[in-house]
Amino acid sequence: MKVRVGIVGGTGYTGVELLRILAQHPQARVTAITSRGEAGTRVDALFPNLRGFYDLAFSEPDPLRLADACDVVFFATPHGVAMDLAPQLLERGVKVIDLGADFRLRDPESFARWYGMDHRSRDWLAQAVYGLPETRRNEIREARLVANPGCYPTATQLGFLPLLERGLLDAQGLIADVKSGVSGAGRTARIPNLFCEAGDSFSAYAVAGHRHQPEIEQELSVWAGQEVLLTFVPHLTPMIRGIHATLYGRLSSPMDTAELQALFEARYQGEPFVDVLPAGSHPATRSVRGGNVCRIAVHQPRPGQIVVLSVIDNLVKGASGQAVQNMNLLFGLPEDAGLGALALLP
Ligand SMILES: NC(=O)C1=CN([C@@H]2O[C@H](COP(=O)(O)OP(=O)(O)OC[C@H]3O[C@@H](n4cnc5c(N)ncnc54)[C@H](OP(=O)(O)O)[C@@H]3O)[C@@H](O)[C@H]2O)C=CC1
Ligand SMILES: CC(=O)N[C@@H](CCC(=O)OP(=O)(O)O)C(=O)O
Repeated sequence: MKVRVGIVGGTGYTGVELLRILAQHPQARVTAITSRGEAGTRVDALFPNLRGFYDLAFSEPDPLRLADACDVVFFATPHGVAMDLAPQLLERGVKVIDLGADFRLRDPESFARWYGMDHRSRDWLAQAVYGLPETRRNEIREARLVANPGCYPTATQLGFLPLLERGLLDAQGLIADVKSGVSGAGRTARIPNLFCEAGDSFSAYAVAGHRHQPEIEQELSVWAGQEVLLTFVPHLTPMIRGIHATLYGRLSSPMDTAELQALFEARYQGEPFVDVLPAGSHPATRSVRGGNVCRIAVHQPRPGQIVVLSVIDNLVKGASGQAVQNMNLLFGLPEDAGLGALALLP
């Protein structure tokens, strides 16, 4: 029996990426996909790359219909949508994976501050599991509701974790200088994301505070066992996919570079989707484009000064690939089922 999958928000970039990945999944089948704007349109009429793989049309997001047709529902929607619709599915025994941010921040007051809306599903928020398999695999297996991490948080956490978990970094002085491709902003039309605005240009944004900062600090603080303070600066780069995180920290006690490399390799040994590169490497976003993988390199340019480079595809390990990884854990499937696609080069 295949897992029956529903997708709310099927016309966005993470929605169509879920469709691409799930089309090759041996143990899952998409049975419902929603869009308010495209209800009635065939999926392959909107996304020709899916021709021959789906005999399905978009429908209005109706929780009762989804509950009948699905074992799990992905929310590939802006924040504020899942918190209203997911409870109706969860109460009917359907598992939910939210690719948006509704269930990531543990503290509803913090959510209200960063997202500008009250949290309307506090009971379910208390039961949600943060879906980074590299830290919470066993909890995810037992979950009903998974809060899939943000794209910047995935690249940043995976880069800092090996050092923070061992108490080896000054946790109050971390810096994440992170660049994203334009698909990170979604498919909805906005002037700053037009080709002539974002192309051939490069800029930082949200320096005064980005909503991924509290998410990263929340999770890293758990694993560091102390409060983590992060300077987080996102940038928009003129590429379609990819996140490149340059992460800076100071060692709290000396460590030689070979030890550092060994620490990263040991931390991620056996992790199917984290690749620690040889010492001295400079991973490029094109090495992960289309693949569910985070490639990491750790450097120590001067004694005590740490630079970690971490790259992911924002739509895959940063969103839909990680969401399918979480689905596999929820249903006891092989964690890598459907996630074997290699990165696309050139
Ligand atoms: N893009 C990325 O790289 C990443 C995105 N995310 C998060 O994933 C989520 C989806 O992102 P993305 O795919 O980029 O977004 P898009 O803007 O590309 O797509 C949003 C989708 O949600 C649907 N939608 C919008 N409002 C509602 C609503 N009120 N009720 C039901 N459906 C709605 C839209 O269809 P319609 O309006 O027709 O219903 C559309 O299909 C967001 O929360 C985003 O922050 C997370 C990690 C990475
Ligand atoms: C380039 C770009 O605009 N990126 C988005 C991040 C998208 C994302 O992952 O946001 P969620 O937390 O809502 O999932 C941004 O900075 O808002």
